[in-house]
Amino acid sequence: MTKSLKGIAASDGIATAKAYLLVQPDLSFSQTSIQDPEKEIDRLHKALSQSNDELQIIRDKAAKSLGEEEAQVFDAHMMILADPEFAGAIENKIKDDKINAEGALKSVSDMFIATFEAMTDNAYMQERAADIRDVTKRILAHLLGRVLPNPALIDEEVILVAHDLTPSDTAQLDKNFVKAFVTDIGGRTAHSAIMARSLEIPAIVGTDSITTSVEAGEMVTVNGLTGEVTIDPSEAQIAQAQADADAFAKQKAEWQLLKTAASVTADGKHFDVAANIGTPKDLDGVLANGAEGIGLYRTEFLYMDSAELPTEDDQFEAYKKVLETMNPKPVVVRTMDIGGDKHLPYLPLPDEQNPFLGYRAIRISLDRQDIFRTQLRALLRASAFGNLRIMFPMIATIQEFEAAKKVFLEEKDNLVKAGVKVSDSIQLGIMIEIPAAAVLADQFAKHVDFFSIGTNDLIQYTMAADRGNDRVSYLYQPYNPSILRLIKHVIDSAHKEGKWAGMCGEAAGDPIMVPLLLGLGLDEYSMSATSVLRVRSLMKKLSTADMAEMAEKALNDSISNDENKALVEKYTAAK
Ligand SMILES: C=C(OP(=O)(O)O)C(=O)O
Ligand SMILES: [Mg+2]
Repeated sequence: MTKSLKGIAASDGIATAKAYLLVQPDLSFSQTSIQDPEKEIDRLHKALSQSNDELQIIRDKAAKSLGEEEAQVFDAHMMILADPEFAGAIENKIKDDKINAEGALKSVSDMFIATFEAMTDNAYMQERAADIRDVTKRILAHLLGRVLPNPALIDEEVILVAHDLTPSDTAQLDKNFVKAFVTDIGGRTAHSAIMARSLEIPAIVGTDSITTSVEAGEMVTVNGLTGEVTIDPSEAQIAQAQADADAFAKQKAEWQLLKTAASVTADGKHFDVAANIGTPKDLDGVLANGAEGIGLYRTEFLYMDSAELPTEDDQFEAYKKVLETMNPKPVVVRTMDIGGDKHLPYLPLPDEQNPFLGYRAIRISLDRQDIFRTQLRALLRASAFGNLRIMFPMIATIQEFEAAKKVFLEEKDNLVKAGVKVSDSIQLGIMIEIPAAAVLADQFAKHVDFFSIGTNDLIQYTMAADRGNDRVSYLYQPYNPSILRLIKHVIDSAHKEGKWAGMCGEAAGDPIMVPLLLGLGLDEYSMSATSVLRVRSLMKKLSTADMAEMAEKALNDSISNDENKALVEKYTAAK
């Protein structure tokens, strides 16, 4: 029977296909005493061999779609399966303690994980703990006769349905098969939603109950423009979805005509419309959409895509590729922003009550200077190949910026002394995403070369509303006068010191926010590459004088997010 659900529209586009449920099965079990150890050992070997067969398929697929290097993590998993010490220890546990294979597996794997995690001075061995955890899950699923879902094994067109998707799940999606995804939880600015937009996969998040509303294999229609999901749609609904998809494609074709145009308002003012990227692979989308630079390169994905800390040379190659491709257009590279919802399996972080308020981004970089210096050296070496700007994430105090700058200058000095060619005109800026930095922007502006406002975090910290939590998404209010006043203060403070202010949070590509930002005088707008042409088309229709008048009202007369949304709609209605 046809059912409808409404969620948060997270990535544009419309698709209809069968549901693929990416839902983790229940892997709970009881440890029981057994009489016949040989029978349990047989079960164990069968599960080991099934796991190996499955990993072989996943590995081959990963090598094809993601590359040989990414596939190597699965080699590590297969090596654990083949390790006689691991299997032998489980066999002995079964024999000695007379317990079932599940219990023995868990106890041996817990022991290995604890041993590896305790090797705090050996990052390589610490990484193995994550591998053992993964492999154990797979063996356990086979012992229990459960199927672990695996997006890498999808070989037909599907709508992926999940409770939530991590950024690394999203990175692995093959857009030839995954036509859209829908999740129970999440927000528009969570990283999986941001990545969906750069991959151009329609997405709806925060439906609350998609995983319990749809059966595997049922047809689903997803409208990423409106946030509507239809389960088991009628023929007429499928036809309507197709018509909507055609209209959207036509609209995109019109925007495409602006690909080589500059971003100019109706009164002839030019603004930079740039793109956000996560990896050099995203450059295709940047070029296809005619962005005027990269306003945010989220380098943490380089770390997340790798099975271990990327070397200086690996990083140098990635940065050089981006800088050379974009040259002479500017590229703002943000140093590693790990923590919050972005994890590295090989860099175990302490469990924290509030990871978004915890050990992350520049806080890790200043603490783990070995990692930070490697990244800065790679960036400095790459600076000779293009127009590099470096930006530090999650800066809360001027002291943090000065400490980061000092490390940068030391590494620069070392390289220059060693005869390495580095650019002398690298601008150093900061993300403004913590309210403390926004409030103190007038002081910060004396120290930095530029600001880039990270509204994704700035809104969540100002409103105290988790950006990924749909229960509080009503408080996630980009147009709230409190947010607009902070943004205005940041822009004015930059201009007073002759610096520039940009925005790389998702609000920079939001059609309601852009008119307000034009009115506030923001210089640079950086967004998912897929939003660039829409924003360019919008700017063409607006005059900065009108928008300044409107922004004045939004800052001083309106008292709510909704009032400001209505105000922008009124001012831009005829456009
Ligand atoms: C651009 C931002 O950074 P991220 O989304 O990576 O946290 C932001 O916070 O707005
Ligand atoms: Mg941020």
